[in-house]
Amino acid sequence: MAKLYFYYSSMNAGKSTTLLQSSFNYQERGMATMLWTAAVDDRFGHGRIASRIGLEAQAHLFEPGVDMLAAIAAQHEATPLSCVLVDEAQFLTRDQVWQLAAVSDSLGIPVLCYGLRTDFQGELFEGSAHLLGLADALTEIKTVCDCGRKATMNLRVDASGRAIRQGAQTEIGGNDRYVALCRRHFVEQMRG
Ligand SMILES: Nc1ncnc2c1ncn2[C@@H]1O[C@H](COP(=O)(O)OP(=O)(O)O)[C@@H](O)[C@H]1O
Ligand SMILES: Cc1cn([C@H]2C[C@H](O)[C@@H](COP(=O)(O)O)O2)c(=O)[nH]c1=O
Ligand SMILES: [Zn+2]
Repeated sequence: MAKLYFYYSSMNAGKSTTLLQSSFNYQERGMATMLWTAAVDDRFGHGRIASRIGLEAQAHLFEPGVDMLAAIAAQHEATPLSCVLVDEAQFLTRDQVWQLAAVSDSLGIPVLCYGLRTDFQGELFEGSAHLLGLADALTEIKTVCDCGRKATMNLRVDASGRAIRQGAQTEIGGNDRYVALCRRHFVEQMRG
């Protein structure tokens, strides 16, 4: 039975790297994959997934309103797919997470989603909340805080490295805007 997987972590833990490696493993065996990333996250060019260790790939773009089940079904008709891989899965809508569940249940294609669990205020993203609820398998990808503990939180910072406590949930950026921290150090920074 094909499953829906959610690999979650804080930023810079290696989600994109793991996704690209998994896709490569399928393709090496002559099996087709379909990659997706969020249209809103254009740090590496529209529709590109990039990792810190230099791997890169082109991906289809999702945004609210995109029917991912229909798009994947159409692609599967043309070229049978062995796996669907979704980066920046925190930006999926609730409907899209249900569509991806249907891709695994009705089309029989495994779906591997990679994303943040929580935002800069420690709140779940819409996509992550529904993946945590629906996925068949949940796997944490781990990275470390400066103190050596597991970094589970994402602190948003300004140009001087000071914590930003209020703002919109979506704010695209990398090391210039976010630092992955353990919960203890995240709370310290948020209290000021
Ligand atoms: N060419 C590059 N040089 C430096 N950093 C990069 C480059 N490409 C991507 N990155 C960084 O690597 C991150 C993605 O890599 P990855 O290690 O898989 O972590 P994540 O868990 O954030 O996906 C990007 O968010 C970006 O910060
Ligand atoms: C914590 C947080 C992150 N984001 C954005 C910032 C990045 O563009 C992505 C995550 O990238 P990753 O390195 O591939 O994990 O999400 C955001 O919009 N709001 C937040 O609170
Ligand atoms: Zn710490």
